[in-house]
Amino acid sequence: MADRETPVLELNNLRKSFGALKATDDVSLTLRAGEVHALIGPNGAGKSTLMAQISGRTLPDAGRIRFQGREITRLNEVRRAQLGLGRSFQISSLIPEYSARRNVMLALQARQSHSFRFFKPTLWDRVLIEGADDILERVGLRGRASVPSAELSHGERRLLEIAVALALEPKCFLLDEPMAGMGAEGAGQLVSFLRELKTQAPILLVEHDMDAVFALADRLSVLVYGRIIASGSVEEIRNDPQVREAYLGDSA
Ligand SMILES: Nc1ncnc2c1ncn2[C@@H]1O[C@H](COP(=O)(O)OP(=O)(O)OP(=O)(O)O)[C@@H](O)[C@H]1O
Repeated sequence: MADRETPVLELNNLRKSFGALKATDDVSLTLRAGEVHALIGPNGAGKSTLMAQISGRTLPDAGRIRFQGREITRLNEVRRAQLGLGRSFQISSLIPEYSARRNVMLALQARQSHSFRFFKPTLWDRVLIEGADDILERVGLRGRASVPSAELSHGERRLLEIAVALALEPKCFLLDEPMAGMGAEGAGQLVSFLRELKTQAPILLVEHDMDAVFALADRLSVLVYGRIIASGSVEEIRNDPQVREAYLGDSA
């Protein structure tokens, strides 16, 4: 079992090629309790491929992944999710015709069905409804609980995806571009929310919105052509000449 010193997530020398293309080239990084570790880099740098290897959607060619001190390199995606590895938000898991509340209830049910199987169905429903509404309240969607997810705005759907992830109580969140399409106000709210969320479980964040990254990240790793060219604090990364040249340019 992991203690405070053990990284929640640890990648060692991961490699993944597509033909001659090295999409992940000897990548090592850690995610520690309480932090947001942002992964940034230009289009095609290999960020999604790396996230896919962590979630279990893709298997690496070489290297090792440990989660809470346990080797998970060859486990499938479902098994990793059961261990508490939060899924990526780019794959939408929402059921469009179901209300926001029902989508969260499904996730709660998936997690709790074992412990609550002796409950009467009516009581079981109440537990699920109250649990779902509490989570919707946390993400600011309580007032939209009865709206089918297909009728929510884009920003609201992203928040609902986070609510679904929260319901699964992961031990670590893998967030793939959560700010995409959010608009300035929505992005600001999401930044505040993620700041609170990281105290519940650390976040590995792939994000192109540099304002959000600089506001949130405790550490950053910069990926270019499948390799990590720099890792460090926001300050260190912003001042790194190699990073400025390869990626940040004027936005630093
Ligand atoms: N299944 C695949 N087969 C072949 N090549 C792939 C496959 N998946 C990704 N690639 C290639 O691997 C490289 C890394 O892609 P990836 O999508 O991981 O980058 P990214 O950093 O996530 O990009 P973006 O910021 O645009 O999402 C790219 O050159 C891409 O074309």
